[in-house]
Amino acid sequence: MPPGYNAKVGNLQTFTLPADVTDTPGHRAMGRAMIQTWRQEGILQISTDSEGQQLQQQAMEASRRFFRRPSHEKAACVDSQSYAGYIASGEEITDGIADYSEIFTVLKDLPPSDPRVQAQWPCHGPCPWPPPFPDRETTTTMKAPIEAYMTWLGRQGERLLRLIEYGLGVSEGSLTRYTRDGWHHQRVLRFPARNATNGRGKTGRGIGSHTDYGLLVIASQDDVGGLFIRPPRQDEEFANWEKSAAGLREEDDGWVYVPPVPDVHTVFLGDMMQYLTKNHLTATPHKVGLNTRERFVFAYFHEPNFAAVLKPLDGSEGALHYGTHFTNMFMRNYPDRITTQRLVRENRYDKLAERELRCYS
Ligand SMILES: O=C(O)CCC(=O)C(=O)O
Ligand SMILES: [Fe+2]
Repeated sequence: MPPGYNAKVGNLQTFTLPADVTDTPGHRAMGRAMIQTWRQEGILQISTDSEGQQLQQQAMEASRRFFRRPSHEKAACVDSQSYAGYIASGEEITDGIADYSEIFTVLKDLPPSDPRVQAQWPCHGPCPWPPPFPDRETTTTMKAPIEAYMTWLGRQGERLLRLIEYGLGVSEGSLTRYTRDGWHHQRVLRFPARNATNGRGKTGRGIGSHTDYGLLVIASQDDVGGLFIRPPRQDEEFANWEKSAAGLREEDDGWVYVPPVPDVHTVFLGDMMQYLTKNHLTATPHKVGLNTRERFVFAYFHEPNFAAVLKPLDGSEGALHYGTHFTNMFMRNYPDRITTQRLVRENRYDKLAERELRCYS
C-alpha cells in the first residue's frame, strides 16, 4: 500500500466470464452474484484469459516505451477537436487540485472525413498517436497494441453487460442497446514515484477521489499498487451528473486498498450504470496514491454511444444525455486545453442540444 494511507486491504471476488453469455440458469446466477458483489464491495475481479494476458502485456510494453519518450515529443500528442492524447503529470485537475498522473487518453480515432467531425460534434476528432517508436524490437507503434487490447476489453464489457442484464432481471438488450458504437475509451497511465513529482499537486496524491462517467470501468495495474475504492454506503449519496462527486470523502475513513493481483482485471461501475438503475448499482468512488516506485495502469471505460439518451431501466421518468455528461466532465478536468478553448470558441457545446446528437433508442 502507498505510504501514508490507512485503509483495509481488499480481498476481491474473482469471476470467470463465459465466452458466450446465454440464457441459462448458470449465467443468470453469475449475473446475480456479480450484482450482489458490486452492491456490497463496490468492485470485483474478472480473470484474464491467455489472449487478454498477451494483449495486455504488449500494450504495457507500448505504454512504457511511450512514457520514456522525451517530454516535447509526448506534449505534441494533442488535438484541438478530441480530448484524446497526452496529459502531463500535474496537468489534470480533480476537485481543483492537480493530479500527478501522466496520461495518454485513447478516444475513438475519427478521421476528418467522419460526418460527426465534419459537423463539429464536441469531443469528436482524430486520436493524436505518437509517431512510431524509433527502435524496433517487438512493438513499433503505440496505436496497434493499444487498440488490439481495447478490442479485447470491449468484448469483456459486452459480456459483463449481458450478465448484468440477467442479474438485474431486465430484458436482454436493456443495457447493450446503448453501447452500439459505444464511446469506449481508455486511459493509459503512469504514476511517478512519490519522491519524483514536480510539486504542483498534493504530496503523495496520484488522482483525487472521483467516479468515472459511463457504464463500466475495467482496469489492470502492474505490481506496484496505489488504487483505493469506496464500497457503497447507505449514508453516502452522490450523483456525479448533477453535482460533482470529485473530492468526495477523500480524507475520510472507509477506503479499501485494491492490491495488485496478476492475471485479473478489476471491474467497477460508472455514473451511467447508477443513473439507469436508480442507485441500485452505484458508481464506485476511487482515488489513487503515489507509491515508492513508479506505477503503470490501464483504465478502460465501457460507455454508451455518445448520442445516447438514457432512461431509468424501471421505466420511470427521466432522461440523461451521455454526450453532455462526458463533455461536461472533460471540460472541467481540462479547462486550459486547446480542445476546451476551441469547443467554447466555436460554440460546439450548444450542438449537444441538437436532434442529430441525441438518440432515443
Ligand atoms: O490508477 C488506477 O488504478 C485508476 C486510475 C483511474 O481512476 C482513472 O484513470 O480514472
Ligand atoms: Fe477513475
